[in-house]
Amino acid sequence: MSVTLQSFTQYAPGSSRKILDNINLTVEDGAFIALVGPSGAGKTSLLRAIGGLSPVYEGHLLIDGLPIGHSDLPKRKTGFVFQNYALFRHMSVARNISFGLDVLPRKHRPDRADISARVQDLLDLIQLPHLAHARPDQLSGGQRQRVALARALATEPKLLLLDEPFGALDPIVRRTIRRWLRELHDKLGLTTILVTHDHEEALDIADRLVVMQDGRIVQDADANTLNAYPQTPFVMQFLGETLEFAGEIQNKHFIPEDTDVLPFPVTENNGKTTVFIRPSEVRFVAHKGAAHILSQTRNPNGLYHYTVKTTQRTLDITTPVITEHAEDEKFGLDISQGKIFPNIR
Ligand SMILES: Nc1ncnc2c1ncn2[C@@H]1O[C@H](COP(=O)(O)OP(=O)(O)OP(=O)(O)O)[C@@H](O)[C@H]1O
Repeated sequence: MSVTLQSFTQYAPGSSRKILDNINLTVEDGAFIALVGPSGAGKTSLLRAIGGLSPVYEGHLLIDGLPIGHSDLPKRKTGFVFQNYALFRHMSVARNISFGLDVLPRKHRPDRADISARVQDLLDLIQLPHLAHARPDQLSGGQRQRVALARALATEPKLLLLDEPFGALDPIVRRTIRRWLRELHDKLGLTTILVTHDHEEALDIADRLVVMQDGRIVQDADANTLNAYPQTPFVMQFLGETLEFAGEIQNKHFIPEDTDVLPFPVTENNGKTTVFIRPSEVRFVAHKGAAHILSQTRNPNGLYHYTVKTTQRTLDITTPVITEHAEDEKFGLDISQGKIFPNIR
C-alpha cells in the first residue's frame, strides 16, 4: 500500500500554529521508513495523519494513488501500534490478539480454528507462546507492547504504523524484536512506518529515514546518504557525535579561529563559517601546532578516546583510529574531512 502526502499542512486545534508544515512525502508500497527527530518535531502527528486520523488539514493525502476521500477508510488495511497502546484489560492475551478478527463480519471472518492457529503463530512470533491465557495486568510493559504488535498484525494489514513500539523493551529484546519485525515486514510484503527517537534503531531497521524538525521534513534519505550528505547541521548532529570549529573563509581557504587547527582549501566564498566534523575524522598532524593529548584510553568497545588540549579549548575525540603520538608531543588538528553548510556562521 503506497502513501503520498502533498503540501500537507496541519494546524494545532484552534490555533494558527502549524504542527505539520508543507509535508511532501511518498512511501512506496513495500517500503520500511522511519520518522525520526526530536521531541515535538511532529512525528506522531505525521503518523496519525497517514493513518487517516487527522480530519482537518490542507493539502492532499493519497493512498495507492487515490485521494483519501475516494478510498474506503474503514477498509484500508492499516495496523496501528501507538505509544499508549491500550489492551482490553478484561480479555486474555489471546482474545486481545484475535479481537480484530472476532469482530469481522461473518463472511470475512476466518473460522475459529484458523483464528486460533493465527493467534498461536503470533504468540510464537512475539515470543510469548505460553501467555495466551494471561490477562494484560499480569504482563510487563514490554510484553504488553508485543501483544499490541501482535494484535495489530492479526488482521494481516498492508500498512503498519508504529509509534515507538519498542520503547519499553530492554536493549537486547529490543534488538531481537526489531530484526524480527523487519523480517516480518519483508515476508508479509508490508508497508511500514515507524516513529522512533532512536537513530540507531532507525538506521538498523529502515530503508529510509525521514528526519523531522519543527513540523517539517528536513531530509528524507537512506542511511548512507544521510551520513555522507547531511543537509543541515541538525541532521548531522542527530545521527552522531559532531565537533564544531568556527572560522572564516578567506581566498578559498578555511582559516580556523583555533590556531592549533590547520587551515585547508575550500570551494565556498569569503565569510565567517563553521566546520562540522565527526570526531573520528579529525587527524593529528605532528609538529604543526601546539595541541597535545591530555589523556588517552581504549574503551571496552575497542574505540580510542583522546582528550586533546588546544590553545583555545579541550576536545573529546573518540575514534577507531589509533594515533602514534606520545602524550608530550605537540600537533595540529586536520579537520579537512569536515562539512561546511551554506548560511551557517
Ligand atoms: N492536539 C494537539 N493540540 C495542540 N498541539 C498539539 C496537538 N497534538 C500535537 N501538538 C503539538 O504538535 C507538535 C508535534 O507533536 P508530536 O506529538 O507530533 O511530536 P513528536 O515528534 O511525535 O514528539 P514526541 O517524540 O515527543 O512524541 C508539538 O509541538 C505538540 O505540542
